[in-house]
Amino acid sequence: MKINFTKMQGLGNDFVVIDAINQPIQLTIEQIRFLADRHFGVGCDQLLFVEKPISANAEFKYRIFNADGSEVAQCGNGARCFARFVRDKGLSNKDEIIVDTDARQLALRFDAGGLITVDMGVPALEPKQIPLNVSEQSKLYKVKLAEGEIEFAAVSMGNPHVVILVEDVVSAPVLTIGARLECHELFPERANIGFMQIINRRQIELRVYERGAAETLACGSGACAAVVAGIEQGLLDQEVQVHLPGGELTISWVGNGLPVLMTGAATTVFEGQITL
Ligand SMILES: N[C@H](CCC[C@H](N)C(=O)O)C(=O)O
Repeated sequence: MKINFTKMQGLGNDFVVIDAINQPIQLTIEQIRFLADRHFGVGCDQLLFVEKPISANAEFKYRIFNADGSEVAQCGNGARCFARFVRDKGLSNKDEIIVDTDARQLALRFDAGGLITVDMGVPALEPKQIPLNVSEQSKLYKVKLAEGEIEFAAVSMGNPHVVILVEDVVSAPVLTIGARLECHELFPERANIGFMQIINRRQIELRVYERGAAETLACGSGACAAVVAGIEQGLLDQEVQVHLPGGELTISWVGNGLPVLMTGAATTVFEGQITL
């Protein structure tokens, strides 16, 4: 089977994007892992599928698969690449695109300067919505690991995020603690693990060990979760510049019950075809 795909990236978080409307396909977990493999396949952090919508008011459905083959319900950097893809492929000519995902609807908007703003929906903080195996909701939780006790916040953006405050993201134990917490029993659906360094009330540095993909150069939903956690703890203002290893995002959230907005770039790298 020959598959046409587009390789894209948002702040170095990279994607294989497939138009599954004009090229209907079903891939096995093994085929997804092969496509994502950086040595034997194309290589990406996530695969994005463009499908027909479920809801009457949406233009598309957006499906996301991590490099390990797991299907998930949210991907912020991917959402911006999705918008760029459907616009460039002539699948949509709207300035605002509504897409269904497994978790929620997203609104994708093209900004004047070529950036894309995504309404990422309302963050969820209740343990059962994360999901997080604790009895009481709290702004901060504690977990004992071999490396010591870790204090963290937990936020869902439609996918589960842990946010750990660190003095310095460069020396933070991202690969060890990230890997340990990703699959910890506290998180029945695993979790994305963010390490946040606060520069000031309007700027943070962030590194994310992603569920199903290990550390990526950027995580859009992770940036949203980190800003929500920082605002909840009274440490950040409503609009924050998030500095990730792969680039910058602007995240804004005005408070409970309201959506998080994320603005950033999305770039097409190359078109390709692969035979499975
Ligand atoms: N690893 C994430 C999916 C991709 C999220 C990330 N690439 C983003 O930009 O939000 C998860 O399993 O929930």
